[in-house]
Amino acid sequence: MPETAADGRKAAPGTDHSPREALKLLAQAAAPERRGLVKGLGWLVVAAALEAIGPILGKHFIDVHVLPRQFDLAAMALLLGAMLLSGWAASLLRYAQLRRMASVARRSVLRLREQVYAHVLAQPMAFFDRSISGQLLSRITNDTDAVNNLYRQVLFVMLDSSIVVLGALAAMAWLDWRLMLIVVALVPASSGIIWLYQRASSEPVQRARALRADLNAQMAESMAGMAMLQSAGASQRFAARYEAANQAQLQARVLELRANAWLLRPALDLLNVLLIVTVIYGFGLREVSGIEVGLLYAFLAYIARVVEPLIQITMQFSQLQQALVAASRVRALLQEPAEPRSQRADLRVTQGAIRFEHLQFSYKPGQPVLHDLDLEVAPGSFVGIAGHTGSGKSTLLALLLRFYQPQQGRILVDGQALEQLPDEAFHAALGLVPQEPYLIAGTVRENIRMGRAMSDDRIEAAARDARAHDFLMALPNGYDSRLGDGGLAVSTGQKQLIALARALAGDPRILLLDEATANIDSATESQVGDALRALHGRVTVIAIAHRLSTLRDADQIVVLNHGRLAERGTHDALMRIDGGLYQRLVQLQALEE
Ligand SMILES: Nc1ncnc2c1ncn2[C@@H]1O[C@H](COP(=O)(O)OP(=O)(O)OP(=O)(O)O)[C@@H](O)[C@H]1O
Repeated sequence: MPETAADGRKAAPGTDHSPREALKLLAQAAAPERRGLVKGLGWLVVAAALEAIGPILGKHFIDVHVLPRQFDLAAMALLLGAMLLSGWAASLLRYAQLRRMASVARRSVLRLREQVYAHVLAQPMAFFDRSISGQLLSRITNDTDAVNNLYRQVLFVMLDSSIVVLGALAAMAWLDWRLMLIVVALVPASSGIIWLYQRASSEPVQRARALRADLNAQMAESMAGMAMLQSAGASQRFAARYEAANQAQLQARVLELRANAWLLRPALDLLNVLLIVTVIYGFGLREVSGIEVGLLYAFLAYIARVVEPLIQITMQFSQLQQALVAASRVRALLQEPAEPRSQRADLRVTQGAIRFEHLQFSYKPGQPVLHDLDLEVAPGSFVGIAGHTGSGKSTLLALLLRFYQPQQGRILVDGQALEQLPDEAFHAALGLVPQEPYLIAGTVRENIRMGRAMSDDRIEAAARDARAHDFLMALPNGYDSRLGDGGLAVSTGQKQLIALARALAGDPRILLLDEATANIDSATESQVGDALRALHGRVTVIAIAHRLSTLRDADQIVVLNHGRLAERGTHDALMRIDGGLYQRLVQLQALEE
């Protein structure tokens, strides 16, 4: 079988930055609110029509009453009143609709962010191997924020402005279509201006954006590696590097704003003047008798209604492009295939028997990490895994945890294919104490419970089993002490005991320990050993340990060497293999100690 990516599935689709992708994302996120949007758009059209009526009424006022000196007060008051009313009504209507659209956008982005986060959580581990966590974070927070911008741009600026322009053009056509055509003919000049502006501003815009991402990445990197950074005395160097990037970003922003101020605004104002001059000139060409000041007034009023929205659209152009790119990135992320869910809801783990059959796995094609591995683990037994660094021990657990799919061979649990177990049954059956225990910001109790439905008694029993109870009771607030970010700091060994309690609280059939005793003292280690012995016969335990004393009681110890099964047997049996790998590992450790 040809080797593919580590998860055995096709690589992620390339990021397609086409605006179509971005618009699809918008449509998708706003789909539940389609009715509200359509209604809003309908009312925006009405508002534009009301707004377009104003200059027509004004024209009537001038041409029928003011110029011929026909001072019919009642009719004039009616006209003025209608002008004011239509203006007010248009403004109120637009305001209400834009507010409606803003809340549609807010809700859509909220939904989108939840969807993206849930989708990321459902990704196979191979996805996280090839993703940079800072970038992922930025997809979920910054890019979805940018999508909010996109809604604003598309809904408010583009749609609203286009509706206003169309309304003004329609009114002009109704008044005099030839003059309207003159105006329309000049509108492409604005495209030229946009083009010029883009050329001048796109480089600084891109640079500012890249530098901002760089600033975020620098920040995340230094937070994660703070201990290293301070111990290496690199704080000042990092601060200087950050300052340099910050300054460069500011300069790029200034350039962008300058292009805006020096090029875009004056050019659009010039266009405005050009339009007015052309229309006045167009009046001269008309074969009409008498002065039509009202018509001229109406046209000038409409030109403002055409040019202003165009200015709005162009001013937002660079932001629009950024938002489009962000949205298409979010969409690409959403298109990453999620971990497939099993359809076999009937499967359960009852015994905890495990069989690895001809297991072959590589993270990268052509670099196998596990070779044709066969192993049988009896239910309720204790299996230790030993081997030098990089021999594939954690990888074996990762496959059992379904983080990755083997390229060849299979894993059976109680005779059932591992990948076919439904998620709930799989998670209920497996407990893991990872190499680097992870605490959530919350109380000890919450850390052990991890959102599962279980009583306080159960939590305490699990903590006792994990030999964590005594030190937890010694904390200022016992089980209610806060841990994690902003809470109490506990040692790595104590974290491991909490992680063990967390795993045991779920009452698993299979317990996986990845260097769970690496950071605890010998006294506690022997207590944890007692805890593991107590599980014997009930829970299948697979433990990776560099500290081989942890494995002394194991029913069998599996020694891996460069991803191959090198030796297998009890501690005593393995110690009897003269010059054997396990024997050497034990001797080396004895020497170290
Ligand atoms: N996520 C990954 N992506 C690519 N290669 C990986 C990944 N994780 C591990 N490897 C590689 O696979 C090999 C086996 O690593 P693994 O972590 O399974 O070894 P280990 O025996 O658990 O080592 P240690 O005792 O140091 O924890 C190593 O060569 C390692 O570089």
